[in-house]
Amino acid sequence: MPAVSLQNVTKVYGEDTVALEDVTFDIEQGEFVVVLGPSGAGKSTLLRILNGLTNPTSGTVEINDRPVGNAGSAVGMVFQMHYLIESMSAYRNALTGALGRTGSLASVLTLNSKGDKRAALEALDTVGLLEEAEQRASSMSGGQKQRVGIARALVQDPDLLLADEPVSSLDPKAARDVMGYMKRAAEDRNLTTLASLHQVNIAREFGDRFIGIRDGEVFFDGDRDDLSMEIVDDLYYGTDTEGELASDAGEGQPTATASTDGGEER
Ligand SMILES: Nc1ncnc2c1ncn2[C@@H]1O[C@H](COP(=O)(O)OP(=O)(O)OP(=O)(O)O)[C@@H](O)[C@H]1O
Repeated sequence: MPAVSLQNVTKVYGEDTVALEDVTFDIEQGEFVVVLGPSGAGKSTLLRILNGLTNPTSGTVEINDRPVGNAGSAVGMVFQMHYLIESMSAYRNALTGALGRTGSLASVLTLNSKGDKRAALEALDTVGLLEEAEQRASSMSGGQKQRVGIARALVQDPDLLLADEPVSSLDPKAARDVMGYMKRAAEDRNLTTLASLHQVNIAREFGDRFIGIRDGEVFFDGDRDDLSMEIVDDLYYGTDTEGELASDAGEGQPTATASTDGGEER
């Protein structure tokens, strides 16, 4: 059975904004999938559907054979902005990943089980921050904060790890660092991972499989060898449809943009 299965998923916002249209794919256990596509293609919507924040208008989404949102299937999330509690240590922040199990912030601060505490330390070790466990988040670099964000997601012991543009706000070196730790964490734990990225060169370096979304549809699904620069140009610049911006193709990498800030269902 696949770890993740989407069948004919369509998402329409409001009357007629089709964010995803008839999206179908499976992800096997332990696959590290990168989602690529231009701004507004539907990447964030796809991730929001996978973590249960948004319901598809039609179609089915299953994680380990269970509908998304069903008790028992945990989805860990790494955000573009890390959303750490700045005044707390890396360790305390990682421990908040256990919230889903313990129920309240108070219990995280006082009553965590030994298992949760061990999980937080192990997760910090996985992202190379065990020595910094007691350091306040506010005094950490952007890359370190993002690694704490990954540790926090790992503490959830998720069936699926989702990362929504996790390195968009980092410089290329820090971005590679963070992606390296995320990849290693996924490999160590055989954790199925789906990350949306804007930086194609970084995506190529770390992804095992690439799903390109354009205009809400799956435009490409394949491995590194299949992901030619021509396909990347078509994906971002649409050379094979309307032809707009076709002459710009190849002049540079698509760059990071802020996520579409849809207020609904967040
Ligand atoms: N909450 C919402 N309400 C209405 N329309 C929305 C909402 N969220 C997204 N959309 C629309 O759905 C489409 C897909 O948006 P989405 O944010 O999923 O794209 P994206 O590929 O993640 O873009 P970006 O790379 O800029 O974050 C866009 O047309 C967007 O305007």
